[in-house]
Amino acid sequence: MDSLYSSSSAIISLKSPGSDSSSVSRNSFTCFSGSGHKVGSSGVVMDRKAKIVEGDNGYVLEDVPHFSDYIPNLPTYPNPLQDNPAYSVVKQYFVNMDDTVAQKIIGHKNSPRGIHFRRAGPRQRVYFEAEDVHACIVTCGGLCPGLNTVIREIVCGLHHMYGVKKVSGIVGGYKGFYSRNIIPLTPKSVNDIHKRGGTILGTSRGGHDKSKIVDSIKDRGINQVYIIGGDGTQKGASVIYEEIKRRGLKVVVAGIPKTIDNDIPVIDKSFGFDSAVEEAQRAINAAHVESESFENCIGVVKVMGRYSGFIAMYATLASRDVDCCLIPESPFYLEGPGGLFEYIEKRLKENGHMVIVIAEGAGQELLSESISSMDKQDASGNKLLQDVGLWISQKIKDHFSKKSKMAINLKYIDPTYMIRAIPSNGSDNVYCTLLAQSAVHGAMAGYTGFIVGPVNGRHSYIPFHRITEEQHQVVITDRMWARLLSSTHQPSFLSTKDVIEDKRDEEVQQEHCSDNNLVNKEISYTCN
Ligand SMILES: Nc1ncnc2c1ncn2[C@@H]1O[C@H](COP(=O)(O)OP(=O)(O)OP(=O)(O)O)[C@@H](O)[C@H]1O
Ligand SMILES: O=P(O)(O)OC[C@H]1O[C@](O)(CO)[C@@H](O)[C@@H]1O
Ligand SMILES: [Mg+2]
Repeated sequence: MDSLYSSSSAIISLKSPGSDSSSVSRNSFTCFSGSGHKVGSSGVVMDRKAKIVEGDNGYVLEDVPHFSDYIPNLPTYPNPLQDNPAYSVVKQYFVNMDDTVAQKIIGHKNSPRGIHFRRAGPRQRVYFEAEDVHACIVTCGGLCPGLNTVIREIVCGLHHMYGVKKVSGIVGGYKGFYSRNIIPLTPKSVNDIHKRGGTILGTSRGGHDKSKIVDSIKDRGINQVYIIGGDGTQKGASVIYEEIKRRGLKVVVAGIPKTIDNDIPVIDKSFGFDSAVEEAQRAINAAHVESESFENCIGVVKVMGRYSGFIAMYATLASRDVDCCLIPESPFYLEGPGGLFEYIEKRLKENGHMVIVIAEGAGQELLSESISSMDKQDASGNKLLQDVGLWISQKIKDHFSKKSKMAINLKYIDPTYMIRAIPSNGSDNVYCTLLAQSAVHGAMAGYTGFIVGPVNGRHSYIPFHRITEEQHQVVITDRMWARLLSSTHQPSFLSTKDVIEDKRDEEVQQEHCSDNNLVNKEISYTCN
């Protein structure tokens, strides 16, 4: 606990309200004071999405909403943690109101201080009395190791730290708000759920009906909503927050980002990711053992990663048995010089076996060339992908049986749901606890419309729009991908493909030129 909330170089204090910070208007419609809670003074500017505080030397705080932004004169209460014997030993347990966390911690002498987020943690004063709180928890989207741990720690955190007794579970995702009965959650009922995979509440895709959900929240007297889910879920949470604010309700909406794909931006890493990478090792090991045992054998492992190949990349880096890792961010091609088939042939000749790890979203453009595109979506509107693992396995088999004289063996392993359905490992459990507790502290302090997550190791409150507007992806020009390329020795595909494409473009242009010269010599092209 100490390290979570203790000060560090990445945490910087805001200038006090009404200080000389410059006030910049970006589509602004409401101004708040430097503390972010009082309407009317300069220093903080809120546009339709962002609540921005600007300070000296390029300091920017991307703040999160607070009840007092839209409900005036709310009473506050001393934080009951001040009397909690477990926490009384902690020096400076309460977070300074103005502590913020820097998004970028590498700077230069003259570089601006840049974007900051509000530091998560317990505040001296809270906006709820324990007996008035009715909290609820919902899980949406796909499964992820650690969901149950987050549920457990929200229930226990509310109960043990703030004395909150009334916590309900929403069953089956967003649609559960209006189509199912809620279930009571107590420290006793959630006591050992962290040892189980999945979510005890159930989950779903689709079914986000803003009005019905907010009606249900209001009718049930719920005033803290904890929403655990991925990018789609947090978009839905943001819509719920806006509707709650429009209706002027004193209801917190707090998001806990969940994605096994690790595709949420801004935060360091999403929970369950480490567990998933660890579990993926088991499949890769199996592929390695199989491939080593047969002549010219290729082990192919497909892992999750719709748009981001983090699981594939980290599992590959961790394993050291992988010869080729294919991810959505790095286009590849099969035939010709520098292509995958050429590399496989070379590797088999050198080593007699090889392991390929492929993320489910890799090579989708190649698949749609050879299989007519289904263009189907799931209930949330996510594109349903074709099975790249089966496709690539078939392509490799076809190539070696028809075009190459080399006889090969191929073992295809698809551990997709096995990786996702496990309980979280030890380090993810601790991480889930910190996420849950940070969310509880933020809610009790009256912050709303935020997601919680570590930024450079410090837990922070981040506005929804920062994580719903972009996607975290592997940057193939970064060092991590270079490390992978140097560990697998696979081709980078990119450069050769570019060369081929450039060549093709040149040829087309040449053809174009000569055709036109023949047909109509009056039209002049630049043919270099
Ligand atoms: N733009 C949106 N507005 C409102 N609700 C949304 C939006 N996008 C998704 N949702 C809702 O959020 C829930 C979860 O979305 P989705 O199925 O895309 O999973 P996710 O949260 O992105 O998690 P995963 O990482 O498993 O994909 C669904 O109930 C869906 O209806
Ligand atoms: O089969 P489901 O449950 O829709 O989930 C599959 C999707 O979930 C994810 O793991 C994201 O949670 C994606 O990688 C994957 O495409
Ligand atoms: Mg998603």
